[in-house]
Amino acid sequence: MDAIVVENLSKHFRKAYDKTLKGFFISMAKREKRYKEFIALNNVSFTVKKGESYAIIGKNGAGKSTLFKVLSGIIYPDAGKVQMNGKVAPLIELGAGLSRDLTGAENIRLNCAIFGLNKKRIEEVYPEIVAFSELEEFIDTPVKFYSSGMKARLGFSIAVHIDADIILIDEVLAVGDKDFKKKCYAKMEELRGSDKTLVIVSHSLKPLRKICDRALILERGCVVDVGGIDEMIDKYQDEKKPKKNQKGA
Ligand SMILES: Nc1ncnc2c1ncn2[C@@H]1O[C@H](COP(=O)(O)OP(=O)(O)OP(=O)(O)O)[C@@H](O)[C@H]1O
Repeated sequence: MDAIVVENLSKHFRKAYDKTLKGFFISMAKREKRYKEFIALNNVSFTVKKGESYAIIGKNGAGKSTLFKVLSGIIYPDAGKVQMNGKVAPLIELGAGLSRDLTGAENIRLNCAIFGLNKKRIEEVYPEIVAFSELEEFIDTPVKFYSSGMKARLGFSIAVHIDADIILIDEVLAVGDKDFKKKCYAKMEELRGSDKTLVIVSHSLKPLRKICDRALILERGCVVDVGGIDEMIDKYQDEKKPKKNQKGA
């Protein structure tokens, strides 16, 4: 069964040439367009099977975060179809989904409730979330006083404990400390063997080899290839290597 089905997805943005007031009046006077159309996702199609761990890899600006935002319903595509078969826990921006003025404890309970967990289930997972995040000391502190690493800890712990069917993780571990990252990677490896579906965006390719089954390479908004994780990482790394000058070689 497919957990995620994406068909012919496209998304464009408008990029302003000149955002200054002066630029605005000049382009008005010249009757010029003040923006150019930019295609962030171009006819993207792929499927992720239930229980699969799937990586999206690509250079900066390839469209990975835009794709995740569409998958989690934060932004709408211009064209195409997205089918998410199950409850989705998106961990796509540091601090997103956390209320700054609420404490860590309040945020855990609020997120669990929003996600549809009942009171009994919340009380069951609450200590697991706190223990995994290792934030016991700061759990009654408002999140606005958390460091980025602490927000990543809380966000990750909530996402993997709230009984989601599909977990989307976008590079949020980049800010975590080494030990916590290791622990998160181990947790994701554990999820690989479960019926949860994991989709992860990361520039740290080494851990992906252990965590993921398959990968999709995205380049300038287009799907370049989809295949087994090792094959795709090798291919991506090969393409990133500077090509030797053929002349005189
Ligand atoms: N709201 C927006 N308005 C205009 N352009 C945008 C917007 N969001 C993203 N873009 C552009 O779309 C392109 C893809 O961005 P995206 O953040 O999806 O890339 P990415 O692959 O996640 O990059 P990175 O690895 O650096 O995080 C970029 O050129 C970006 O500037």
